Amino acid sequence: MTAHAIQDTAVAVLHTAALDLHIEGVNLFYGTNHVLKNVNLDIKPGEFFAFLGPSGCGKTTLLRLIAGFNTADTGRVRVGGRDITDLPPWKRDVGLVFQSYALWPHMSVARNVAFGLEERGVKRAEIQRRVAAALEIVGLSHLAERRPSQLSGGQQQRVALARTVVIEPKVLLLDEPLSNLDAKMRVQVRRELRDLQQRLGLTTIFVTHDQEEANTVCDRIAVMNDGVVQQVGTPVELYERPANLFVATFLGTANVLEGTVVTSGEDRHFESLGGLRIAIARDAVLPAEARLVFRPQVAKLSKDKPVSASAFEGEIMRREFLGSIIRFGILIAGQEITVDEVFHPGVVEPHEIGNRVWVEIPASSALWLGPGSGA
Ligand SMILES: Nc1ncnc2c1ncn2[C@@H]1O[C@H](COP(=O)(O)OP(=O)(O)OP(=O)(O)O)[C@@H](O)[C@H]1O
Repeated sequence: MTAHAIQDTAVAVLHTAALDLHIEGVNLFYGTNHVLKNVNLDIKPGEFFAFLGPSGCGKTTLLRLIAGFNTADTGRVRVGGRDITDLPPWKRDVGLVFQSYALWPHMSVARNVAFGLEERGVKRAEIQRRVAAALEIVGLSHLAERRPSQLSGGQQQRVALARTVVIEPKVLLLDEPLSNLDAKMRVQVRRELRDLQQRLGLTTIFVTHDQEEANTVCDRIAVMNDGVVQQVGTPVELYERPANLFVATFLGTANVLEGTVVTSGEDRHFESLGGLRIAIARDAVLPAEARLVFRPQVAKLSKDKPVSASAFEGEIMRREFLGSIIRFGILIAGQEITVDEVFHPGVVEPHEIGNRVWVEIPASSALWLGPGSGA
């Protein structure tokens, strides 16, 4: 049998379900601090969903609220049509994997995984069957007798996961599960997580402040800031059509030019505060006070002046080698514009710090956001 076939047999031992999860009108205060502000989310059955946002935006508070460790001042939480708002944590059938893993140091891996089942009074033979299956799923059967201190960080993380899935939760909640791992391990473990989630088919919520992690692992993301869900979408939707400036700048790098849309006779253009004039289509529906937002890869860099009327001369202030791309910071009309160029190995890169260059800003690939579109 292949490794995947063995794991599929193990998955069949654990009873998992794919349920929808709804959060409706949730507000939560810590004293006078309004931490969650009218949160509404519809998470689909079997979806891998992320809460993404900067430190302190309320991600963990919302996750713990679903688990039953926090109480909302208003609002409801429903899983598979069942209202769990008023249930204590142990009656919710929700599995929470903590950032710290919280493994018992004096117990073997197998005992750590069995612990929750023993607490629930599950019969011995059933415990053995389910622990064996859970360890098989996370690929740790051969380390069942080790202590947590004898495992790598990635292995400890897998024990924490096995310990949670063994109780057959209806929803899996992961609180920054990769933050204790080094960069290389994080990439490997996040792939394993995605694979495991797909096999189990469990509705899963992943809390992270790392957009790359959310983008690579999750089906959809709720971007949060200051207790407010800013936007919900797939990684590509959020990147291509951010609802506001916060989402545009939190997911990837974005250049933002503030300015005004000017129409005079046949001519219509955007004039930035720094004085850059960019031609725009006459029929484009835009607010008078606008923000032009564009990604570093849509701007074009050249040594010589291009024919485009939306090209501007500036000086290279910054040059960062990022592997597949080189990222330039170019000072134009008092503002640094970020431009990415693909790095071609073996080809001499023509642009150096201090050089004068031209940057073409294609208005057709830019996003337009209104003045009240978030900080
Ligand atoms: N037990 C508590 N009592 C009072 N305030 C709290 C408590 N827990 C969290 N907070 C506050 O609530 C806000 C949200 O915290 P939360 O931990 O949910 O943020 P987070 O987005 O998960 O941040 P991080 O990524 O740093 O974990 C913060 O301002 C935090 O200081």
